[in-house]
Amino acid sequence: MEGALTARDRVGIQDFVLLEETNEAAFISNLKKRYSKDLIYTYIGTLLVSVNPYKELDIYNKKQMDTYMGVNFFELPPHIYALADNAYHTMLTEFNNHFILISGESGAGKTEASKKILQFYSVSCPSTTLMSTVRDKMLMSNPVLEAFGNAKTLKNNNSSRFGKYMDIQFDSQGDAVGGHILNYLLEKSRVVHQNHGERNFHIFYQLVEGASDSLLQQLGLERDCQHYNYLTQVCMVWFLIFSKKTLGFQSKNNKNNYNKNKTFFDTQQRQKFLDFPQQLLGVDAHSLQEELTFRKIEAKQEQVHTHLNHAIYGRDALAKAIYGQTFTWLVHRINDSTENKDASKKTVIGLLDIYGFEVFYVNSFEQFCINYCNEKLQQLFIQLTLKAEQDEYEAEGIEWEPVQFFNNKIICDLVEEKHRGIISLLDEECLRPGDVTDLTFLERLEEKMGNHPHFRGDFRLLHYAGEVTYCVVGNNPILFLFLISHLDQLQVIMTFMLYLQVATQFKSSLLKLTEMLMAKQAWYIRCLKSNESKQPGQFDEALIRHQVKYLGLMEHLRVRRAGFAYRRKYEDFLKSSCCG
Ligand SMILES: Nc1ncnc2c1ncn2[C@@H]1O[C@H](COP(=O)(O)OP(=O)(O)OP(=O)(O)O)[C@@H](O)[C@H]1O
Repeated sequence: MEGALTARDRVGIQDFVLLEETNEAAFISNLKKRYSKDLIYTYIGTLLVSVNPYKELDIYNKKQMDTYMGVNFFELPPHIYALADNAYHTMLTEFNNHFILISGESGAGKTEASKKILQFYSVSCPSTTLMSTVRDKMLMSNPVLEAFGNAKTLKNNNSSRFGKYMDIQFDSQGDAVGGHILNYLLEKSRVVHQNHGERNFHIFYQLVEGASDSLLQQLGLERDCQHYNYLTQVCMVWFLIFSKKTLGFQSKNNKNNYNKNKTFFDTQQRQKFLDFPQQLLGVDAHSLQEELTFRKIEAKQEQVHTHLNHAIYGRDALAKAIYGQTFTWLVHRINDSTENKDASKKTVIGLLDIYGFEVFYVNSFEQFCINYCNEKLQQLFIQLTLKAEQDEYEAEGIEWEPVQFFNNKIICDLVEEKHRGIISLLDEECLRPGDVTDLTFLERLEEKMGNHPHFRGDFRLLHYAGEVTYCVVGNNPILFLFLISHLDQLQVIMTFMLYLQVATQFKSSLLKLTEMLMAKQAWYIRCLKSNESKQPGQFDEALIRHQVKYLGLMEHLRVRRAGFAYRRKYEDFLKSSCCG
């Protein structure tokens, strides 16, 4: 197959394992050399390194797909299709489950990579009419999910603001027969607030720009984003656009459904805005108005005007809740239409495309969860590659010079350890009687974590990928001062309970995810961001070096070079040798 290589393909070294020198400078120089010729893929053994080209490359066409189908991994120049094809064929021969872990920071190219893989399977797997329908649905679900779950951030014009794990189900013939999506932690706060230079979820702008006049009229919307606070931070109505069926808001007087969600309308706009809930959510306008602008003092059976800030807070809470439910509903609908209910045994290839590590000027509770998730995935990578392989050599008494690596378990523990980690501390603080504020939480953090090498004062964490300061005082979620100063006691407790639930639920859903992944055979794509300004042809060496470092690529290379080139699980080897 050497003959299939063009002169261009020969630029640099295609597999870092074959580099003569294994220092960082040689590694980066090889990446740069290849990147300058639009060769964005390079291997470290079977791990694929991908550098974002920020331009369309003619390497994803049908001809390329055909070239890579059924060909041995190392026979052709590195490509994402080679990895996808190998995972698929290994699954078929070993009849086991696989997953492809796509990681990298925000804007590095993870979502694009997962789309390329899906497209490859949609062309390369055998198909019948029924299968094609399932496949079409899976492919078509992507733009819909992106519309509702992606947004422009400073780092990426199309950033995934939720985590997605998609299982593609195959039958024993290798036909793609179904799919299932698990979604994680949608960044709901974006619905009501965006950092400077960022936008709300795409769907809002798409609707205003693209909906027919009659649909806009039906929804009571105008074709101008400037009219909407949640898109421009001036006025609001957005959250009312979804149908009551979607949202699960039902009867007129079912106060429980929206009891704790209050909204504020100024006098002139009030009636206009209150018509929308009536029309779209099926809630009575008057009751909603009461709920939004009055509160009852239970002891005295009095009604008093809600403070403006309470009402705004309630309005935003309602908007976030509605959007969150809509998104969950959407994922369920997609799953209903793509899931294969036939009970015969299937194997799966899972694609994990989860938000990348991020640092913003203001980092909220959601960034905390996102970065914690990235820590967990890095830990999984370390466990499955650097640690497991070295442990195995040691256990089997194979001569081996240990490769040192930074094990981020210490950071995962800092966040999640039972009774001692930050999440436990948050839980405790939420449940503690007495005055609980941002400051008490910060004090507790400093008291308990002050000496930890990855904790700095003021809720600054030294993550594996960099230092992040989380906002505890201001208008973001873990905000105890904000809550105390603006909400009554009951709401404070309710909101604490909410964060308590979110953090703890997120922790357990990540635990489930990692357990699920550990039970599958892993393939890795490490995406690197080539520059901060999203420009084609720019290779920012310092930025790349930083990513190479924190992703542990040099350590992975050292283990790959020193370790056995071909490694297989004993059981799989036995199965294929005896029964093959
Ligand atoms: N293989 C590629 N070919 C061409 N352009 C690409 C490729 N990969 C990424 N890009 C460009 O980079 C942008 C960001 O990529 P992508 O959305 O996949 O990043 P991400 O890692 O998923 O980020 P986030 O974590 O914020 O969701 C894309 O919108 C696209 O313009």
